[in-house]
Amino acid sequence: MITNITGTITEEYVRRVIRPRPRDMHKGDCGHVLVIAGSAGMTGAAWLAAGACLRTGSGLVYVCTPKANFSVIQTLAPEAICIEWDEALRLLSGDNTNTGRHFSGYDAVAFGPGVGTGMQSKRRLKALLMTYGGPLVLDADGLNLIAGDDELKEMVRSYPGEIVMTPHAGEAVRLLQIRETGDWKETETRRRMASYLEETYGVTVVLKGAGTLVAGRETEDGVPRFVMYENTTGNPGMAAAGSGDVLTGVITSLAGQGIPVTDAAKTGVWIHGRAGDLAAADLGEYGMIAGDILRKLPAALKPFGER
Ligand SMILES: NC(=O)C1=CN([C@@H]2O[C@H](COP(=O)(O)OP(=O)(O)OC[C@H]3O[C@@H](n4cnc5c(N)ncnc54)[C@H](OP(=O)(O)O)[C@@H]3O)[C@@H](O)[C@H]2O)[C@@H](O)CC1
Ligand SMILES: Nc1ncnc2c1ncn2[C@@H]1O[C@H](COP(=O)(O)OP(=O)(O)O)[C@@H](O)[C@H]1O
Ligand SMILES: [Mg+2]
Repeated sequence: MITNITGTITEEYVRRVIRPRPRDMHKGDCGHVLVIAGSAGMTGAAWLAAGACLRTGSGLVYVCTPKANFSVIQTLAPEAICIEWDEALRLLSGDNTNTGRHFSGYDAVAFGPGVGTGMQSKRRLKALLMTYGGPLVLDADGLNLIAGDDELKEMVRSYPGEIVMTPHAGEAVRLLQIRETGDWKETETRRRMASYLEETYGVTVVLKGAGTLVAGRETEDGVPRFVMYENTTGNPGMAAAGSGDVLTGVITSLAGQGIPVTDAAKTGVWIHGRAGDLAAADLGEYGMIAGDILRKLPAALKPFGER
């Protein structure tokens, strides 16, 4: 197992990935994404993830969440389209007969924030992995479901498309099925966990926390090689409920805009941390909340869109 750091994620790198938009761009060019998130009492997770997709530049954002959450999400983010699971699945399988519009499929899908770990969520995750083959971001309860189900583990390993997993240390411990002892904040331990997760699941791994790590594969001279980068943005004010749900939306949006998932993950964590730093500069590390990180995404992204 390799635990060497390939490098840090820098502003110069982000500038190479996020380019000023072509003048003739239209919303079909910048990604149609689906966010499967939220449950009764967890509307916020769906709003934060979907709102982050909108604020990162997605052309069209669908939120699949229970109907009881629709009015809150439509009030906080009326730009998003709320749908229930049956419709999301129909669109995933390419059936657009009931949409009343041309729909060519999702460019990226997120699954997990606040969905719960019951049988219904498990069935939906299995259906998603079987039906969709595009870029997929798995977070929170999506990861908890995988940790507890061997069939899901195998489905992730054999998924035909690209996957990003975004565990915090607690979720990483569950995914690796290690005993919950040890100092999960220790640098070498975190590097080992990120590397082992990448190797075990064959996905891009975002191990969140202070100095978020991104482990994945990059192709050099036609040969894929293991890489691991450490993020340089972010602050302890981000240790607040829902901060990770915002990150899920940012990475999903970037992947939906055609950025390969390891680059979407690296760029996403940098932008998310930068938005957190801007929120802390305005409000301080104690008072800032996840919604403030979401609201600072435009300012974090603005310099990269300027011609
Ligand atoms: N408003 C909404 O709708 C919101 C909805 N949300 C949704 O709620 C769901 C549950 O998500 P969650 O992350 O709160 O619960 P969970 O995975 O049990 O994590 C806690 C456990 O993990 C551990 N642990 C955590 N971080 C760690 C670290 N860095 N380093 C080390 N350990 C760490 C921690 O251990 P402890 O420190 O307590 O011993 C504890 O055992 C999820 O679907 C999410 O999307 C939330 O986003 C909130 C806002
Ligand atoms: N001390 C810290 N320094 C930098 N970033 C942090 C710190 N604590 C938390 N974060 C960031 O905040 C986010 C928390 O995500 P997560 O634990 O999934 O929260 P939630 O599930 O409540 O949304 C991650 O992106 C993590 O990197
Ligand atoms: Mg989380």
